[in-house]
Amino acid sequence: MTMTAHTREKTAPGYVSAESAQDKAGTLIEALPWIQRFAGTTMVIKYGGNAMVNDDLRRAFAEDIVFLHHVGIHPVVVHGGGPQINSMLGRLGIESEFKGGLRVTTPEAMDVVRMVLTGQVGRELVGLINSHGPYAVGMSGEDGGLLRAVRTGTVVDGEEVDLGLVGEVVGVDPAGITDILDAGRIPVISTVAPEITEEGNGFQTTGQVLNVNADTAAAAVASALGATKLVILTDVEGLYANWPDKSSLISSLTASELREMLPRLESGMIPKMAACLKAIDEGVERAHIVDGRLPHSMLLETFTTAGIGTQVVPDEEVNA
Ligand SMILES: Nc1ncnc2c1ncn2[C@@H]1O[C@H](COP(=O)(O)OP(=O)(O)O)[C@@H](O)[C@H]1O
Ligand SMILES: CC(=O)N[C@@H](CCC(=O)OP(=O)(O)O)C(=O)O
Repeated sequence: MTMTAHTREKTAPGYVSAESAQDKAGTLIEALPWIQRFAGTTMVIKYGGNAMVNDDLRRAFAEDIVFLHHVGIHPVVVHGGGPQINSMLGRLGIESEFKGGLRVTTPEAMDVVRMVLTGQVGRELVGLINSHGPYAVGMSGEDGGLLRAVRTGTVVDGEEVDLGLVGEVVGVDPAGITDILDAGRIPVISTVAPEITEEGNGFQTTGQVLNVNADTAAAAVASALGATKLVILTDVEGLYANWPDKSSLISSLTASELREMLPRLESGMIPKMAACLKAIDEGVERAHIVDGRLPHSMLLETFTTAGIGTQVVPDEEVNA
């Protein structure tokens, strides 16, 4: 980050009036209780492919992550890359389709998924964060046995659908992540996962890697780390009760309300909201859907009293 020396000349670029300086102080002070609340805790931030398509937004996201780190929060970034995978599959002339919000993944497509997520999208995010200092360390679900997955299909209109090399995370070994956090760095995780077969109390890897939806993987990582928050950035303002009616944005709902809504959701919102529910069910305090098209949306969500987007809260909190 470039810093310019302080200047007090009224004509100097960046000069702010006393009122404007007061506004800035107000903004900083509003953040204080939230900094106190979250310092020392882990937050898992899932950065979605559709919110990553613009350079300025990507840079703003990287700044937010470094900001969180410097106020004492331990951010863990889990990223997607659906549009980037689509684009590479298109360039290579490989067809692909989605069913129930998940990509039907052939062995040929799996090679591209792995290459794009770990070799391209992850690298770019690491580079953007590290333009501020040597913070980010990239890892994939394959590294250090981080993720374990089994093959999964999905149900569309009551019918079982085979998705090919698609996995559901059944185990997370967070040791690799905590090593990176303990070293004072920021893990950036791509969600390719080794396939396992479970035997008794143990498991064996099959040598195959599986394509895992990044929202679902982020939820599994958040619960394994005992994170305080799971924040999912996407390309809408939040969850709409009657999509696409823009007046139906939900600002807060309980896990039970979400569970009841889940069967009626469509496309990309299915894995996202299922991920939020899983995280809350497994002890994460808050799960959020936030508009990644809004610059610095992470900071707005974390450090303002009203927050933004949609939050999912445990039932007990509302009934208490
Ligand atoms: N109820 C809903 N509320 C908000 N968005 C919805 C809803 N139902 C479907 N969607 C769609 O889900 C999309 C987000 O999912 P997806 O495209 O997979 O995002 P990402 O790439 O960020 O993971 C939105 O852009 C919207 O088109
Ligand atoms: C199984 C499955 O659908 N995997 C996703 C993985 C990437 C992802 O989840 O990216 P977004 O977060 O940008 O949607 C895919 O192949 O697109």
